[in-house]
Amino acid sequence: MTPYESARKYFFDAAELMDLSSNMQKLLLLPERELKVQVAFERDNGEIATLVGYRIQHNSARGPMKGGLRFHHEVDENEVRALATLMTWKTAIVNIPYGGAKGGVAVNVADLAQGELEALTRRFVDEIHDVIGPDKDIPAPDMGTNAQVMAWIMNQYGKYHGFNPACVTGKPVEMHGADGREEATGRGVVATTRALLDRVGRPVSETSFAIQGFGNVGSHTARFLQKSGGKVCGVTDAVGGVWNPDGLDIKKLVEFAVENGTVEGFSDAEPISNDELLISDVDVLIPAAIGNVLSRHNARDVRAKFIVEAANSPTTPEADDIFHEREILVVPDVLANAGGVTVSYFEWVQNRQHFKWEISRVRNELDRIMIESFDKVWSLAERRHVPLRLASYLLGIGRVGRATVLGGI
Ligand SMILES: NC(=O)C1=CN([C@@H]2O[C@H](COP(=O)(O)OP(=O)(O)OC[C@H]3O[C@@H](n4cnc5c(N)ncnc54)[C@H](O)[C@@H]3O)[C@@H](O)[C@H]2O)C=CC1
Ligand SMILES: O=C(O)CCC(=O)C(=O)O
Repeated sequence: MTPYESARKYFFDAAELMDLSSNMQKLLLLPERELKVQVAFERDNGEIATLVGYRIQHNSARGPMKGGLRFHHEVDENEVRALATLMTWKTAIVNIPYGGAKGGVAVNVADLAQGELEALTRRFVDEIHDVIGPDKDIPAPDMGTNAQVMAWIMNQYGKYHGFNPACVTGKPVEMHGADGREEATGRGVVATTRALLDRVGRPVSETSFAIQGFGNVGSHTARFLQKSGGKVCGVTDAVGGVWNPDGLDIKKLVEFAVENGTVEGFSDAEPISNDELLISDVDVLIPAAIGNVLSRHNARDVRAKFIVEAANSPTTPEADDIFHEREILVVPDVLANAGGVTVSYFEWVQNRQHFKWEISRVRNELDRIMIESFDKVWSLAERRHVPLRLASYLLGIGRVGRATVLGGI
């Protein structure tokens, strides 16, 4: 199944339960706009690189569209469309006043020098600046992009439309960014993980974790888990992985990864592959890297009792069914990783009000929204006797549907 087929499948499961008319289903599912652009820039060796970029705006019924920008070699139209759709449900589930969008460029960032990355980013903004903006569509970081890339976006957008930091979020704190945005997705993952463990009566201090991906989301998730008393036994990234059944020292692992560009080779640990990590003997598995890593090929071998989806679309629908049958609880991406977009919202609010929040306010509001959203989804799942993913979709699609009916077309 392609990423968009999976996204459609999850949507249709909920739409059927909601008795949504076929006209409404079509209205809610079809993206409002899909932009595919050429991104050409000069490389340091004088050659011209010609890449393909996308910005897909799925739905604006609840507000300006919002979603990250992914620089990764596997980016294509299908994947960006799927991720844009997820953003619409995600912003609705945490009830922030946005719709959903996503963007991407098919590129291997590791192949680019810093100046080339800047040239590519600016050229991409040249191609999409007319369709983005603080009241239209607000990009943010995703895989392969970071605060520096967001700073270039803000600067390049300003050349066309004047200074307006609210046109993009996830910026450096010295450049109108919000304190706490960088850690936000990981912090939100841990808030939902704790809420889940509370519900099932399991102390975090007696729980073991494995995390796939040690970039922005994976590393902050690991850090907050360890701070909460959890034992992070395994971590992998695109290069390799490390395993210690007694728990890895996350502070040292972060330092090692920053220095070496990977967790592989960290001392005080055994090597572990990505395939092994996904079926390792832990209580909670947290995929925090790419999509479709949990599929019918490995779902029956997964030993964790809980899966918290920090990554977008890590689980195929076939694997999701297997987890349901095996009574493995899955906290879905649209809920678990919504902390990033939530603090992006706080950044946008601060930019618009020209008023900076203290980090404590950002963290408190984030934790409150994540826990309230989790509780709402949990109660709905209990009431309707459905898994957490379906309950999340019922909540998100319901809110987008009501806004569509109230606002009209
Ligand atoms: N950055 C954010 O605020 C948000 C990110 N997400 C999702 O979280 C996931 C990770 O995003 P970031 O941490 O921002 O990206 P990142 O670029 O900072 O880090 C990605 C990590 O995944 C690893 N990775 C890449 N390919 C891999 C592979 N084939 N196997 C194993 N590991 C691999 C990389 O080595 C790196 O450690 C993505 O699915 C993204 O869509 C979701 C919500 C917000
Ligand atoms: O912070 C944002 O606006 C979007 C983050 C994102 O792309 C995601 O939640 O998948």
